[in-house]
Amino acid sequence: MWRRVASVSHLFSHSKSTKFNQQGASTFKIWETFTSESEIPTPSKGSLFVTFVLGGPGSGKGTQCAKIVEAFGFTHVSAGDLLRREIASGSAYGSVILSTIREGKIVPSQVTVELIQKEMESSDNYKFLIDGFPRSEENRKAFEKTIGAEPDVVLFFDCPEQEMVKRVLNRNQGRVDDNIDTIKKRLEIFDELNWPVINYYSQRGKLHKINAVGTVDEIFEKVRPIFAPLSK
Ligand SMILES: Nc1ncnc2c1ncn2[C@@H]1O[C@H](COP(=O)(O)OP(=O)(O)O)[C@@H](O)[C@H]1O
Ligand SMILES: O=c1ccn([C@@H]2O[C@H](COP(=O)(O)OP(=O)(O)O)[C@@H](O)[C@H]2O)c(=O)[nH]1
Ligand SMILES: [Mg+2]
Repeated sequence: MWRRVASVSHLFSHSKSTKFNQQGASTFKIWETFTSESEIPTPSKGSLFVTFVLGGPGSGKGTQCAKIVEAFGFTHVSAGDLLRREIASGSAYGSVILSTIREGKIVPSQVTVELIQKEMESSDNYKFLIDGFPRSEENRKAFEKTIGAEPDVVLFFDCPEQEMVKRVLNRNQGRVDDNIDTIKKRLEIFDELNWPVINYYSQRGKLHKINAVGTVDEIFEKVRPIFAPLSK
């Protein structure tokens, strides 16, 4: 079990050498070329499987993650939720995290990666959805260095800005960053820092770009085939 080992990085480096992880990336590359499900072997249970979930604020990452969890049994690790939990817990980093989120900026990688690592270590699962991370190339490199792994799959929910702004302003979860001024800053930061990450995974053949306009169920029907080779 994950929590019984001293460090996740050990497991990641081990898992890198497993049959599944050597085949994982190419398996999903094949999916992009061929649409037949039979082309994809079912990955063996127990090998670590990491999915990064990217997209601008309000693109529907969290909403789709809940559907993926339900259908495919992933553990949902939302970087934003972990940071908000850290603020609520009264941690020493809390006030810095709060002001960073309020300004729509990105929390230092060291803080976020450590929270993600702890969350993964405390889970018995081997399938993880890392939601809203990495938000920058620096985030991406810090994850790789600390955890010692790359994602198997990267989802990118592609949504027009106008739609994202509308959704965020209607989100109604009492978040300090769901106001028009912070949203504008978040969109600027997304354009500047997240696109390089998206392009990086696109070049590596790991990116699955999903049009995020439509009903929640319509969008999930585009997500579902990506995970079809995974059993729950
Ligand atoms: N396909 C959709 N159509 C309309 N509203 C949506 C859709 N998906 C999510 N929402 C709503 O938009 C808001 C933002 O969704 P959320 O999943 O929190 O996005 P993100 O995590 O990318 O910021 C939420 O209020 C959610 O209920
Ligand atoms: O890896 C992360 C994830 C989130 N955040 C901060 O937390 C905010 C909210 O992130 P979340 O993913 O919850 O927002 P969403 O995109 O889902 O609206 C971001 O704007 C950032 O300020 C961050 O700094 N690093
Ligand atoms: Mg979210």
